[in-house]
Amino acid sequence: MSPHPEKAPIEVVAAAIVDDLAEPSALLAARRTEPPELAGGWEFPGGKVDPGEDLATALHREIREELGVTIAVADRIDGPLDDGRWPLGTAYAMSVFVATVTDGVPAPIEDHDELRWLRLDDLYAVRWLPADLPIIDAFAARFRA
Ligand SMILES: Nc1nc2c([nH]c(=O)n2[C@H]2C[C@H](O)[C@@H](COP(=O)(O)OP(=O)(O)OP(=O)(O)O)O2)c(=O)[nH]1
Repeated sequence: MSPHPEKAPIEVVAAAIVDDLAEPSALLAARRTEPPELAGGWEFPGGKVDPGEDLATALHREIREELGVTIAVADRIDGPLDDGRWPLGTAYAMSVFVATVTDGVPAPIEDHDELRWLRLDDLYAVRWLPADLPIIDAFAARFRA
């Protein structure tokens, strides 16, 4: 065994919520309130996967807690790590799924102080967390064509 085995990253799951799965015209961005070094940055709503929890369960739970809505989850936006995850620095790895709201109206209930629907031709209008920019690039390449 290596004397310095790499620590497994903390698993995060998030939703790229679009207005319409078949013909998306807007993406929901959320502005973080914490911690201070990330506050004010925009992100995909979501959060850490609890021990023993599967990704889908974690995603539905986080979106219900944070935005107060139910979602239908579609496919993943593939990143460069195992299982299509995206690196968030070295400590976290995030799975991002395209989703849409099936019940309720999203509100910034927990962890965010503002939500914004970004039109697909205006995806860079907010200051995304730095690790999210390549994900937005992949999202844009897929949906703006
Ligand atoms: N949810 C989310 N987290 C992101 C994104 N981009 C990014 O760098 N992160 C970082 C911020 C955090 O350090 C980490 C995710 O943790 P989190 O704070 O959202 O998780 P959580 O809701 O379970 O938080 P907590 O209960 O532990 O406070 O990933 C993103 O688009 N969405």
